[in-house]
Amino acid sequence: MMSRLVLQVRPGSVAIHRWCLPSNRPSKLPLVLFSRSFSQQRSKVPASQVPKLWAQAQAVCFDVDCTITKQDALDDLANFLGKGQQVQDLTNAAMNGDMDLAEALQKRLDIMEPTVDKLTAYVQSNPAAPRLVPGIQSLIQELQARNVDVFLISGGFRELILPVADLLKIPRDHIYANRFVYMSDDARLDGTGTTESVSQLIRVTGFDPSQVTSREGGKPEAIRQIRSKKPLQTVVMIGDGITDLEAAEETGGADLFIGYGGVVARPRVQENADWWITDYQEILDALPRFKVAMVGSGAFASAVLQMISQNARDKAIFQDIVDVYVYEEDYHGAKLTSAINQQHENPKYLPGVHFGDNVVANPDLESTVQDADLIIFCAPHQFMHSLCKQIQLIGVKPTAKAISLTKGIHISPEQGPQLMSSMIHRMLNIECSVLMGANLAGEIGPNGLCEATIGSRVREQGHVFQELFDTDYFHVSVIPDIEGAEMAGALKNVVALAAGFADGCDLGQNAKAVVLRQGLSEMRQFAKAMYPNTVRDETFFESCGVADLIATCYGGRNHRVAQEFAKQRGRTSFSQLETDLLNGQKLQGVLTSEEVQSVLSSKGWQNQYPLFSTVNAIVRGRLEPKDISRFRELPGLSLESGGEEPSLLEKTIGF
Ligand SMILES: NC(=O)C1=CN([C@@H]2O[C@H](COP(=O)(O)OP(=O)(O)OC[C@H]3O[C@@H](n4cnc5c(N)ncnc54)[C@H](O)[C@@H]3O)[C@@H](O)[C@H]2O)C=CC1
Ligand SMILES: O=C(CO)COP(=O)(O)O
Repeated sequence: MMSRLVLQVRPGSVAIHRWCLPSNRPSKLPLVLFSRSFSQQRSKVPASQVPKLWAQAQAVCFDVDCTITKQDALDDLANFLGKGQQVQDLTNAAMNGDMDLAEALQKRLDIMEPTVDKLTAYVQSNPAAPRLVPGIQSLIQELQARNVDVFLISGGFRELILPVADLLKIPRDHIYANRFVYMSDDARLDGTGTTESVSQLIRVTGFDPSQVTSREGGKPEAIRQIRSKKPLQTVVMIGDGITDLEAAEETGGADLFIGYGGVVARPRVQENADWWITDYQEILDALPRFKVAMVGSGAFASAVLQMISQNARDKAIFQDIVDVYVYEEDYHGAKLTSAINQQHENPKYLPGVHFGDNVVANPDLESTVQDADLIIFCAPHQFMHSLCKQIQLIGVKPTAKAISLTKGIHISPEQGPQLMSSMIHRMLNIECSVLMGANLAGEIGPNGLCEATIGSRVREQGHVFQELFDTDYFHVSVIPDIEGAEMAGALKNVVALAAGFADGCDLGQNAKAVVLRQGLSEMRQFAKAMYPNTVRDETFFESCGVADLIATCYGGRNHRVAQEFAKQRGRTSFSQLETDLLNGQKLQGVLTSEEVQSVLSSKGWQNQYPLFSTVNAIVRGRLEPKDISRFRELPGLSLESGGEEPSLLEKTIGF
């Protein structure tokens, strides 16, 4: 126990094993009186650039003492030990730049020399929450919600900072701070009969000089280290002291320095700060708020507006108003957009489900998307190419980010098969994530339990969209496998047709389970064949995989229409059934079956996908719905013969 405490000293640091022997202390840096003249060295960031740099910060580094907490922790500890005034004078000398940092640090520790039990008592009697300065917690939460990395760079001590970092949910590897060096009283520890505990016999005698923050230039060095781990274009330093200002002084340091004078206002810091504040609300208000727009207003689009409108209103990261492009149509003698704006629900596609009055339906695509920062695509996939073409002409913000909720693939005569996310990326030149999952529109709401999966190549982007969709009744997780998630979302609609045929022909639950199992297997196989380098097996165990398959095969529109098709033995066409049963909502599975089959045919893979191929033969009228039970007989089934009619796909895209 004794030796473990002493061994908290990190490798490279100097451990002292006896106290009161000055010659054994860590070697001190030269005793130069350190008085910097920053006004001569530093050219400030032009005022016009300051808000822009703040808005685009990718990492924000905070000093801790008097910046995040109301007191300097060492001063506070000194007060606790009854040595307040002596220590405070040295702290001020260092913070004002009048004394070498390492020297001031050592002098303060020399005065205090706290034992471990005193240190522990101090930490326990000073919980983190009351020590925070006003507004800091909200500011850090808002930065984290925007996926800005938050770091602590402090000349204070790690042991005193950890409770604050934990409260603010700052990971421990984002802390750059000093470490104590402990020394045991060997004589008394070795002796017999002492009544003192070990923690009373081990005390702090110095600091670990290998920590960057223990020396001059340590803060810019910490920022250089942060940058070396992850490329960051804009790093901001916030603090109250000269050493914080110094962090923006050197090459590779911070790009912007915000001086905080809410606890102590140091004239030299104030004079040289790019932005001087005394209240965090000022920079909180200046954080960017994303403008959200949605393209699409059918059943699912209307369902997700419940979560989006709530989050846009509740979270400062988003602007309140959510603009929604509505494909205009007449609704009971009026325009659907007017009905939506009056009733705050979509009375045609999802009646009875209310969203916030901060949702504004707009029949004009241009004004809906042109200023948006976050664009949600949720239109049936057959309309997506033409919508993207229109948006391409309008143009979107180059910094806009998109997410596609659309389930389907697009077959382009030039580009071949494409996921919606790649089509959006290619046509609009913006990054596009996807949200897929077991999300039957009519069941989503505050009384439900629902999950979804965001696939995102860019982690930060995925998390911003997670903030937009996630609620206590709609749980969203983020994965990097965008292709796997999107492929699963599109392909399960084909399997849902097979499940509908099985139910329509009363094949029973065992047979339906066979269809689902085979379907899931072909979904994964096809996705991996198309995207061998990125699709992961585990994606199929997420909400976007097996869960969506189950929900759709039991309660979805594709299943319902296919079941009816089978009951009528294929005598009524899918398009007629869609019109009769779905009140304007659109099926995705039939067209997707055609799209998938065109890929299978072009690659000669039909027999490797017996369920997909059998579904397509039924869709085309070359087999009967009951033949779904014979999918194992492929390649014996004659799928390509008969049916001289052009396929739906041929009709749709003019092949
Ligand atoms: N409904 C659901 O439960 C779920 C649907 N999805 C997916 O979301 C996507 C959108 O589906 P929903 O929101 O349910 O739509 P929907 O099928 O309920 O509604 C059809 C929509 O298409 C629009 N529309 C009709 N003709 C158009 C045209 N020529 N151009 C542009 N838009 C036109 C209609 O105005 C309407 O908004 C689909 O890919 C679907 O697979 C995903 C999860 C659940
Ligand atoms: O995707 C869906 C559920 O997640 C809805 O499927 P349907 O389009 O078949 O209704």
